Amino acid sequence: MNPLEIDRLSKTYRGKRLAKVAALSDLSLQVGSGEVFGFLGPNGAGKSTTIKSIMGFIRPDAGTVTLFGKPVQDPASHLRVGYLPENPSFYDFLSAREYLRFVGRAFGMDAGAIASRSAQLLELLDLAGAADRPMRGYSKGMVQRLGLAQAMLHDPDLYILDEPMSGLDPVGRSLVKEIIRDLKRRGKTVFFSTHITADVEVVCDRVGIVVGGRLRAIDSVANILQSGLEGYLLQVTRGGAQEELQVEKAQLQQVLSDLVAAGATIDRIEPQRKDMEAFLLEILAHQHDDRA
Ligand SMILES: Nc1ncnc2c1ncn2[C@@H]1O[C@H](COP(=O)(O)OP(=O)(O)OP(=O)(O)O)[C@@H](O)[C@H]1O
Repeated sequence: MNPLEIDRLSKTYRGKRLAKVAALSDLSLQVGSGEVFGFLGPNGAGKSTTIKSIMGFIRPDAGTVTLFGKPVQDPASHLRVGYLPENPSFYDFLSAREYLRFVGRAFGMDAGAIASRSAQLLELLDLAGAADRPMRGYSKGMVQRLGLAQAMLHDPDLYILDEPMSGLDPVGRSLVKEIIRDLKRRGKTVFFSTHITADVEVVCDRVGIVVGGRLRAIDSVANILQSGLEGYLLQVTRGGAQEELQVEKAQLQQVLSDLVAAGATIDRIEPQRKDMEAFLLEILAHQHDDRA
């Protein structure tokens, strides 16, 4: 049973003067147990609408979402889910510790478990020093980190994170990436939305690319990066001098054996590949071609 299954989801909003905005069209995907899945797309692609449908906050026009086999309309389907909203905002007269106590109670945790788990997460997310101050004095990054702490509090099996790295400085971003990697090591499943391609490259097993409410590509990150391999840059020493050679993908074996036969030393072989950003930009360019 997959932690998350989205089947043929469609959603249309009414925009200005009741004009229809097709936010999602026939979107399907599954996320397997223990997977880190990146939901990548530009602004307005439909990422938050998908996440709100997963959380049961909006009702799609068509399609279904199930969490661990249960439809999202069933409140019990969310018990094993940790959710981080886009731009979290909390009761700002509470302190972080008080807020976590409130969240823990909502999940039915006992007081001892809430206290020890809160202390551990406040430390992990670098909030221990501010834990007993009202949240109204928190920076954007602190609120975002508290958002992740509240999502982790009840140790859920599935994480639904809407732009978890947003509003964070480089230290915060790297902390959140490390936390996601650690969740994976512990067998948890993570689904997160982003428009930052580099974040997908470094933490995700698979990626789904959404543009204009449609899923345009879905594949493992390794496959995408491998298929983007264009050639190699070789650094060699020949006749006492170092030089760089550009080699096509199919020629590598031949060039290497010729170089070795000629007595050259191979100092470095660097794969040259299109990255995730190039892959996304190609999809976006095709999307514009389709519209033209
Ligand atoms: N409540 C709403 N009423 C009308 N249109 C909406 C509403 N919410 C979203 N939309 C539109 O639906 C489309 C998808 O929006 P959505 O917020 O899901 O995209 P997103 O990928 O999360 O974008 P971003 O990265 O900017 O947060 C956009 O065209 C958006 O303007």
